[in-house]
Amino acid sequence: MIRFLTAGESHGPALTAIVDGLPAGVPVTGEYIDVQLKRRQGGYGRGGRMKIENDRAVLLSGVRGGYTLGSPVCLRIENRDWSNWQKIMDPGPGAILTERVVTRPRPGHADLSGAIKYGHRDMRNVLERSSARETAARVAAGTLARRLLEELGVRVVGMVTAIGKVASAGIEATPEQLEERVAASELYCPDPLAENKMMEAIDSARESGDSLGGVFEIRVFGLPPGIGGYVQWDQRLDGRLAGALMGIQAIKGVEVGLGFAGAAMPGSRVHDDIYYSPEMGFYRESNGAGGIEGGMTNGGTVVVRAAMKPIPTLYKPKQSVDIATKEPFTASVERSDICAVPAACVVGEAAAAWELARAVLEKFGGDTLEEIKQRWSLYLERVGRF
Ligand SMILES: Cc1cc2nc3c(=O)[nH]c(=O)nc-3n(C[C@H](O)[C@H](O)[C@H](O)COP(=O)(O)O)c2cc1C
Ligand SMILES: C=C(O[C@@H]1CC(C(=O)O)=C[C@@H](OP(=O)(O)O)[C@H]1O)C(=O)O
Repeated sequence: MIRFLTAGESHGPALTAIVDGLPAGVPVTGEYIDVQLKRRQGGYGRGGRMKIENDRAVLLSGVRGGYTLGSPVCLRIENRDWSNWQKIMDPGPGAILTERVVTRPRPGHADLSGAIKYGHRDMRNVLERSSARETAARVAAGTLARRLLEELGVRVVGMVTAIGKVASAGIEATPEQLEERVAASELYCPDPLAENKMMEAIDSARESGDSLGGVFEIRVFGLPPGIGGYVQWDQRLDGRLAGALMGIQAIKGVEVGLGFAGAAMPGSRVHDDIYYSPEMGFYRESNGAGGIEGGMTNGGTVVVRAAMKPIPTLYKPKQSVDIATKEPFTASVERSDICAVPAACVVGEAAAAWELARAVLEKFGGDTLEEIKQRWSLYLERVGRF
């Protein structure tokens, strides 16, 4: 069983993750994780904080000479902004608790409910942890899972498909082509025409003091049929992927395959006909199911989409009430992302990779990567003979 926890405040010294249960022998380096951390920091629409940070994963345990040992992997990502916040965020009794106090909750953020829940009068104690800064540690953990999947020939590719009202055209391409097109885009959108319009939409949101959400899509290539399960509710892969993606800050909806569009279509157009040839085995010519039927992979590309709400910290503030004075106010903002859908897409890749690796290890798990690879190939042979 693999599991992970993260710790760390947004303006504290560092973020930490402990990743437990990875098999021995997975090739991993800090540099490999850093590629994904850099992607998460990027994307058109990000705010001033990302100019300060330069996220790097420092591996502290569980890896030796570039390979996992089977022991827990602990890693640390420094917050460079810490140097500006040290006196206020100091864990010791010397911390200055009377400055930068937050008493004005932002609609759409965790501020008010978090303060009520924990009894905090300074909502900094909430926002420091509810902030999506935490997703840097989550991406690092998910990237370890991604590395494991890569060893089995499974690839996870994410792409932005909508920003506000601007949506991209559907793209049919190989994983390599998709990766290349996503990497060439400032918005991680493989459709250049839509990308330009999306950037214009972000510019105009910025000019009017507003923010934008959007949609990203994750495609997973190379999974055989039968990952996940139908016999208990908590084995169903669609539910597990939805949970992993909804667990990302600001994600408000997830769909698999045709998703909500399928609800408006007749069954004859939604379900994917089944064919057989001796060369290809069982196959489909469409993928309305998004690669998942009955809570299991069906051998097709897994396709999941997630909808992100607009960023709640607005330069054009919304109505709120100060928790100290109980007076209404309209807040002013120091800095914020205008749109973070591309960054969320990278987090989504990591979250999906994590959940898929968990399901793969449930079926093929062993203490070493070698054992897992052997079981994986045996199963592929069995699937081929079915
Ligand atoms: C990568 C990423 C960056 C974000 N950046 C900001 C930001 O700069 N300002 C902000 O108010 N919210 C930002 N958010 C959104 C908040 O974290 C989120 O809306 C908040 O935690 C409330 O949680 P909920 O939306 O899940 O209810 C970001 C989210 C993600 C995934
Ligand atoms: C720090 C990150 O994102 C942050 C997420 C975030 C929020 O409220 O979720 C608020 C902003 O933080 P700050 O107020 O320090 O500018 C973002 O920059 C990050 O993604 O690494």
